Amino acid sequence: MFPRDMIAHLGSIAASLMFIWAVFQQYFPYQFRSYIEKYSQRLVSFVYPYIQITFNEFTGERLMRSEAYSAIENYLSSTSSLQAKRLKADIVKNNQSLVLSMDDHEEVADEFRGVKLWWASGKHIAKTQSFSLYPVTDEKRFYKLTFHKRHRDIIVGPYLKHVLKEGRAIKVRNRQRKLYTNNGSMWSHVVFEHPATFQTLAIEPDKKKEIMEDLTTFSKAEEFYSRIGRAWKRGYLLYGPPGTGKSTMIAAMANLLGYDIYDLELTAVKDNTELRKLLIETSSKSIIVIEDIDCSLDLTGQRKKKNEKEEQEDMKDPRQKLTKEDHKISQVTLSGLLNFIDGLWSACGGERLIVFTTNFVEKLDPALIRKGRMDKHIELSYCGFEAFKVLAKNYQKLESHNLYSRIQELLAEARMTPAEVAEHLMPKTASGDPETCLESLIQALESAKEEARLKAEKEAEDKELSGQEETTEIQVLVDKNVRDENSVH
Ligand SMILES: Nc1ncnc2c1ncn2[C@@H]1O[C@H](COP(=O)(O)OP(=O)(O)OP(=O)(O)O)[C@@H](O)[C@H]1O
Repeated sequence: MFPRDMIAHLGSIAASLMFIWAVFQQYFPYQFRSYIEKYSQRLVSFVYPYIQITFNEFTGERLMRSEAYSAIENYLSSTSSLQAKRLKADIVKNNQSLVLSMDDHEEVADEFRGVKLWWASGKHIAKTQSFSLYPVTDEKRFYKLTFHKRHRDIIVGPYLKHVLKEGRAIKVRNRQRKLYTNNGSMWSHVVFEHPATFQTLAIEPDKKKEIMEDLTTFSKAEEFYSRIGRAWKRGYLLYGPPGTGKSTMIAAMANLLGYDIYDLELTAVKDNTELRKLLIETSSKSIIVIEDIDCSLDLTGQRKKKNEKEEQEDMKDPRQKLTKEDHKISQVTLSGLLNFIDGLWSACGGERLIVFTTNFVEKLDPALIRKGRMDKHIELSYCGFEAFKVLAKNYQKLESHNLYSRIQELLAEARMTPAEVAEHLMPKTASGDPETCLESLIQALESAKEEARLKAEKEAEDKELSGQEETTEIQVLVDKNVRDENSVH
């Protein structure tokens, strides 16, 4: 048959079918029609061995965007970019990366534990009822999953769980992360774009490895925490002198795990109720940070006494009362803070890290930092040789130098924070000669060493002097006692 005849033939078949369908719709009663449709579907499903699941973009009465749909969209992004012919592109992470997803009416195949299945994207278009010169169309997108019915258990169970988990993880990796700060009981945020990583962090390699392993183990331990019946959270206490990298480490932690940061300013929190409200509003996959915890809260309970005393003073002088009311004082207590760490709501819906930093660990109440609350205590200290090598590599791209041995000797004797060392390694000119920087560091280390020597000498002198004074005082007392005894006899 000629192609032209064939097309004509097909056309007449289609026309006859449409005619039959029109007659069927018009003359058959509604109940009879639905009866036929029902049984024809059963017949098709009996003959057709595949199962289809549809995931609509919007669900519920309020038509919220379905979490499953967006997880599937993310999950399919890599498969789609390899298989689909028509793709949609979206920009994420502050215009820095591109995410591809398949366009409407595309199909891609996937495989799970040897089972093959297919994902198709589609959309329903419905015209809105309201009259308008520019009719608005309502597009409802969906994904349709097709698989053989003998694989029902594996697909409905483990496969879909895997898709949702992977999809959510991709979403977390692609999202723009945020740095939240509280102004009173309200969080406000900016985009978090700190470049610190564990690679650029100058600490001893073993310590670095241990912390990174601890963090990644925690982030993957959802099942473990639920099995042992503990909230999925972990407390870190970072302590050490100023400029040793406590804040930098928090940024590196957030970058490693892809978490948001909630920088909690305790002094701006009015009371325990406000603290609880702030915490409930934090999201999963976040680090809640309280910097300089010793300065944020009077952990010895003296605050209450101080406030009472202040109130009495206010009564005496009403002018002072005005200024005190203007400047609100936080009433967050140690027990409030412990509730914050242990409370049921501290781990609502997902993982959280709680990080405290302090320059004076000895000032903290042991109850606050006991294991189980602050699970890991990390000391960040003065710059050692290994930490220096990381800084030299970061700042000057140096792997080694003949001045290194001198620097190693000096670092063992002089105390200098990584922040100070970094300052010397910072290129001062565009050409940035590394040798000049290293020499400047050596000079600074020599001065620091000399200062430390003089200080130690002075301390020893003072000690000796106070020792001598003590001996003289004791001698005077002994002489006096002897005199007294003699006078009695
Ligand atoms: N261990 C480190 N590794 C890399 N850079 C560091 C390190 N320590 C300090 N720095 C550098 O010094 C600067 C100050 O460090 P950072 O603010 O992290 O110190 P800190 O211990 O939090 O200080 P503070 O107690 O005063 O808040 C940072 O900008 C960082 O570049």
